[in-house]
Amino acid sequence: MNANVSTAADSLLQQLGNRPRPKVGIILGSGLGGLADQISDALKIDYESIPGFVRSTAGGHRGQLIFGELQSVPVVAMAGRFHRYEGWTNDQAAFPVEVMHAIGADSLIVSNAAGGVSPKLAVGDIVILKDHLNWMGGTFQFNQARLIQKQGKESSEVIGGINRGQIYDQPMAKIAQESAMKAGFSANFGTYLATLGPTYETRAEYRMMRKLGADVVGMSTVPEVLVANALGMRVLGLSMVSNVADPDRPNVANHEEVLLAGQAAGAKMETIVRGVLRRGVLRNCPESTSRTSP
Ligand SMILES: O=P(O)(O)O[C@H]1O[C@H](CO)[C@@H](O)[C@H]1O
Ligand SMILES: Nc1nc2[nH]cnc2c(=O)[nH]1
Repeated sequence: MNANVSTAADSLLQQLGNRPRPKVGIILGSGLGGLADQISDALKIDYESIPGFVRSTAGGHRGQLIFGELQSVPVVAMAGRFHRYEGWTNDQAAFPVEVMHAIGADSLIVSNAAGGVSPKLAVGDIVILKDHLNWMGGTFQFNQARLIQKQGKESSEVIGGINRGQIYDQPMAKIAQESAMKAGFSANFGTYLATLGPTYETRAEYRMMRKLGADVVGMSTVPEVLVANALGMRVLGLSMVSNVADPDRPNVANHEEVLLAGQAAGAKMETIVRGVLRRGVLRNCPESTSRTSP
């Protein structure tokens, strides 16, 4: 384990005391921080007090790590994430995932607000990620340094090991979809295209993304899920459509609109997360051990 990760993990475990260690990490996207308030027996730790954590500077991102229980499951939630467009590297954006894993989390639920590229999508829809297109680029120190140390392999072997191709856990995705259906709304599978940001897309770019098979487009999530995958964590990705990215209907997205849409769709996101925690993540139900993508 990297020295920084163990330093941060030790610091958090000390503050946790005899509380149960978290089994599930949750990353809350723009406008989706409301779920953090549902965590019971909450212990809130500001990012600036955690060694190695950078700062959340994007609007609507609190900057707190919240420990507690949700659906009787010990969780740790990031209320506020780190984006590449804030100037952070892939490793800095994903550092909290390494720390969550180091203190016990074996599953990760990542949420984000995203533009709806597929014409079937409307504001407020939830898309359960089955795959992603990584347009962020950039390398991972995690790749070269840590995995090699950890596995003692040559870098050429390790680099391929980061993205095993099946990043998004199918059983968790199915339970997420069933939880939505039970609650009376639909949540379909889709592909997330990650851009560096912070600009939203032009009409031509939305059109191109649609042609390339993206269903939603955002500016986060991929660094976190790549590192979670490399650590063997099971990953559930949930996008909330905050704006319709319709190439033929010119309306320029803005962050305020994204935050408002997130708050409005927060109940749907909470329903899905609760359903997954209740049924799929920890009960080690047989179908939830296989790691195949939807
Ligand atoms: O991905 P999250 O953190 O939900 O935020 C999304 O919404 C913001 C744009 O309004 C960008 O930060 C984009 O990534
Ligand atoms: N790149 C990108 N990120 C978003 N996050 C929320 N909406 C959007 C969008 O339209 N484009």
